[in-house]
Amino acid sequence: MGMQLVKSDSKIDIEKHFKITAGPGAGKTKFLINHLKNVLHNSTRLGRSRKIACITYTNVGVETIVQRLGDDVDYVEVSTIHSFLFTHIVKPYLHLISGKYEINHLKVDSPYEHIFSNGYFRKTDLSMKNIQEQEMKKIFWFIEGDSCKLHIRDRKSDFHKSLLKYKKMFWEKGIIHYEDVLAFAWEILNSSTETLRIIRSKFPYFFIDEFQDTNPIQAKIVKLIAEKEIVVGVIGDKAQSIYEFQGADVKQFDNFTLPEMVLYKMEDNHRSTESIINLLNGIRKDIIQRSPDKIVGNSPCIIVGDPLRALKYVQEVLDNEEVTTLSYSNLMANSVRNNKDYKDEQKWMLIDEAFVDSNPDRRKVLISVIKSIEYARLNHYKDAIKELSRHVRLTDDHNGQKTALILIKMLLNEYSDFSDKSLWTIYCKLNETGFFNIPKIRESKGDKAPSLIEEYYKNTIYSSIALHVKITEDDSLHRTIHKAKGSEFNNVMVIVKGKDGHKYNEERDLSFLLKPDIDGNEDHRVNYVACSRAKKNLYICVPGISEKAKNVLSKMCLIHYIQ
Ligand SMILES: Nc1ncnc2c1ncn2[C@@H]1O[C@H](COP(=O)(O)OP(=O)(O)OP(=O)(O)O)[C@@H](O)[C@H]1O
Repeated sequence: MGMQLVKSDSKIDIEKHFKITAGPGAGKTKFLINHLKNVLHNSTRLGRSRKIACITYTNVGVETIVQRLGDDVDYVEVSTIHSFLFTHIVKPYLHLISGKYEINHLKVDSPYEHIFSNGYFRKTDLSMKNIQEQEMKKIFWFIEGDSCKLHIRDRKSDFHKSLLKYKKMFWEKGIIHYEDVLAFAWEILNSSTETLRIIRSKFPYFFIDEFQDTNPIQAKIVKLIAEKEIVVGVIGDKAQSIYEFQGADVKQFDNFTLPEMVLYKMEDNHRSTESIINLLNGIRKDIIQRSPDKIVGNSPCIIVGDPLRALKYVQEVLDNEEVTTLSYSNLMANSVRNNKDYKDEQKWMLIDEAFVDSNPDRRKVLISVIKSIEYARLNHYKDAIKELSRHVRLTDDHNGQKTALILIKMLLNEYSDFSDKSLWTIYCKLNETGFFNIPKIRESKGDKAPSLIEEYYKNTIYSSIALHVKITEDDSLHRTIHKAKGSEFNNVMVIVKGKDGHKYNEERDLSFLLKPDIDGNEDHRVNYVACSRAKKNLYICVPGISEKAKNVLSKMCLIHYIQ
């Protein structure tokens, strides 16, 4: 059956599986809210303990849907996939598989991000098998037959047994990682029909937004649950599939099917002006969007020059209206937010990797303090307090949280005293507070050469290390494209630079405009997502431009040089 055209306020059959394909700004989220309300008001299968499961990709997405549902939220379980699977399957039923995986299930409280452990790695034979430490970031699960196996992305050989040994050392301590949640949920559902029955009876409807970024295991879980009794609806846009590195597969959205599933398509773009939609239509060919509201606006503009100066220029042109910058890399986003330059050759690393100190106790404290300060600067106080309270001496009745808050406020007040100075300044400051147990660095005296660690602390500038703090729920004005998913802004400047550690290369880095390949190139999709966030004004900042590119691009945008 072909695709039926729908709009964001259309009503569809609530008892049939469906898949909706639509481009950016089509009103997918709006449709989802309307559809949830439609099901809530017309279904006879819901009740206090029988809710709709509504899964979206990020916590920001969850908040948006919760807010827009208003009082109806009581009958909808809105959550991210990890949170849903953890709460309803993994946490209550982990004991069913804890023997097989040697998980200390009583100690498991919530899933964590995988932080590489050198100690555990060394206890395995992985290094003997020529696995590099950096590759451990690329561990993923895949389903083989009825069970899940661990794998390393881009490696063909089977390392499952060794990887399992590495992982078990975490599980024994009750630490399970986000990627484990999907695999464990699959194993539980697959081995326990009773659990499947309970999930089906608790959630007769299962809707998933941003389905293009679904992990293959998640898609298998959905298919398994959908075998009977429940109705599944998925919504997505394959051109916005930008999580390949987390296991999402762009083909998966196209290939996902269920018996008698109805296919719908939305062709409008309610978000952007006609000139921005024209640029977007030039990048993708599978859906040609139109502006039903015929919103007129300025032409998109390529700005050639340095990002910080380009931002200043755009702010002036727009009479100091708010301008959001979107960057591919965390490093660029952090640099713009902190008004700092950075060189293309610099590579993104998490602070846990970038901070060099052979003393693990001192290292832990310093990393937490820097993370905490940077979170607090963006008003993420909960995360900041959680990070710092682990290390302060327990002088209050609130697990150190009260003391942590006082210290955070003090450090924020004094930020300008240490942010452009060496790590030595903040190290001394922390020692002076008397709230931390930081192993001392012996300072060299007279002609004696300083130790390597003293040199590191005295020669490394705080702000250069702080750029490596990853802001998990970044809702700031200057963020990465991945963190802008699902959002929209009046004025957007997309910063195009050389990708992670490489110099800018026009043929590669601007090919999303010059020679777009939306199906085959994830970088093109990432930049497409960035451009499609703009409502009124779109700027694309590049370090330079060739005559050839200028000729191609001047048909769709203005070109402006920053002096
Ligand atoms: N029928 C409509 N009439 C007017 N405005 C609409 C309509 N539908 C959606 N919008 C508006 O268009 C914008 C985009 O809608 P929405 O966020 O639902 O799109 P989306 O398809 O989820 O986008 P994306 O995939 O790009 O994140 C929002 O500002 C929304 O309020």
